[in-house]
Amino acid sequence: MARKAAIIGGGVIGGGWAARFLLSGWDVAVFDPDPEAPRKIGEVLANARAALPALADVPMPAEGHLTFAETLTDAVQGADYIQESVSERLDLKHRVFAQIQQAAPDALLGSSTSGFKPSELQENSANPAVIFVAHPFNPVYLLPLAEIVPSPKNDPQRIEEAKEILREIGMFPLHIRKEIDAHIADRFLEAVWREALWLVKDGVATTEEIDEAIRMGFGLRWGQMGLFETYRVAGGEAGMKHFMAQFGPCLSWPWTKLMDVPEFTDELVDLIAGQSDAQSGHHTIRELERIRDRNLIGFLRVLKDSNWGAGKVLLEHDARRRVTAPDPTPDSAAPLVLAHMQVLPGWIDYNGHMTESRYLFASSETCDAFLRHIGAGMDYVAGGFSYYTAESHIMHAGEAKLGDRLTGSVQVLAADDKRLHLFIRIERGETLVASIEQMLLHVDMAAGNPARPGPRFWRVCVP
Ligand SMILES: NC(=O)C1=CN([C@@H]2O[C@H](COP(=O)(O)OP(=O)(O)OC[C@H]3O[C@@H](n4cnc5c(N)ncnc54)[C@H](O)[C@@H]3O)[C@@H](O)[C@H]2O)C=CC1
Ligand SMILES: C[N+](C)(C)CC(=O)CC(=O)[O-]
Repeated sequence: MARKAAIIGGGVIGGGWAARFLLSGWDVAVFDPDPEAPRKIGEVLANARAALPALADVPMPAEGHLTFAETLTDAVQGADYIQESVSERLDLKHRVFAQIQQAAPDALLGSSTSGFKPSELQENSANPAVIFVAHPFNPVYLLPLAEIVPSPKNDPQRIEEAKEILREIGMFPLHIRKEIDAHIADRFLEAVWREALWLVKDGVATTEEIDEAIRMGFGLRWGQMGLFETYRVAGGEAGMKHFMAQFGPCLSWPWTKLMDVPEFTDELVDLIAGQSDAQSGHHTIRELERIRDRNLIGFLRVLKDSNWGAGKVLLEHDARRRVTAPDPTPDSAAPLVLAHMQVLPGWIDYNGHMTESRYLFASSETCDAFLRHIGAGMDYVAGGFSYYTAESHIMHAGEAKLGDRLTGSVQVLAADDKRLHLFIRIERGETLVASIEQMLLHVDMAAGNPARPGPRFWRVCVP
């Protein structure tokens, strides 16, 4: 049975949480008194459905069931996890927590608060041990970070439980060791925001020029290396010490005047909102969200290819979700069903069906599963031996459409002391989508030559 998440407050952030939980297979109950909340969440969910699966290389779980609860009590009843995302007002959050804990006193209760400390959230609570900060980043359904901030009143075991749930839905829970206003990331965001307000107020730059300054340069660097690793590289061969010696002194130069906060007047708001309208008003917010999502998917896929930063989290999440087929009986004459895949958005071409390179990908996933099955997985490769593909013949027997679930099965046609001759079927249910005949050579990787495999392979390879 699917687990249940309750989302209290279904605005920008609550909608993102709802989408992430739903697409991770959880049932979700949302409570938000705004009559527009179901429409808004529907639109966020549509964007999320087009985006999140494009990061996965393994089948997505079946989507959970979404309900809009009439009351907060109905929403939290039986919830395994509750995420509060109401407006950023402490009195409101306190009221909401009191209501939640009347109905579900022991449930894990994460707050999306951007700035309040957990000890502030826990004030006067019936059970402070389960209330903590789980601060996400917009769009919650794509960005993995959730800052997890406990206070000394939290039960550490429950916090670990919450972190595990967030990992399960593909997030990266960053445990903040000491509570502080605005946690870690928002302190940076606020510092940059403060500088930007000054620059616009003083007529130094427009909103568009500031965005260009970020997105054409350091913003690209930050997304993959952060601050310290970027500056370590900028220090040249002498690294961080040299970087600090060279640029440390500039901290006491006049730049620091910008630490003051500009007065937040109507005039400043109109100036910034007017420039922002001129810059981006020709797009709707939903269009901008879709542009943002497509760009983020591109970045994240590149990071995934290099197992770096947020891409590493995606790979680990795939590994956690990879469907491991039950070990088939080795002496059965039937094809071994070894791989389970799903046609994901990035697999679709301009004809609206699975693109040809993905047929080979599906075959390759199946072949890799077979090699793991006979003991030639990554440990074996690390020992310097592997199978290389010498020839593939693909027959495209049928179309596969977005979301189709495919299986890959293998029959060994022949095997000798260096070769493996395989017949791979990619099927949707009983329907053949493709068949691939492959010849693999066993290779001594250091020598770069075909070589005899060890005797343990003959368990499965003898036809
Ligand atoms: N917008 C952002 O970029 C981010 C916001 N956050 C945090 O997430 C929380 C929510 O922010 P947003 O989603 O941006 O605000 P929002 O204004 O889009 O949504 C807040 C929602 O809470 C609902 N609400 C108000 N009172 C309620 C109640 N008693 N019960 C249930 N729902 C209620 C409102 O109807 C509204 O739909 C805040 O704590 C904010 O600091 C965190 C990360 C990023
Ligand atoms: C502006 N903000 C403080 C609400 C931003 C956040 O909390 C995180 C984000 O997604 O930028």
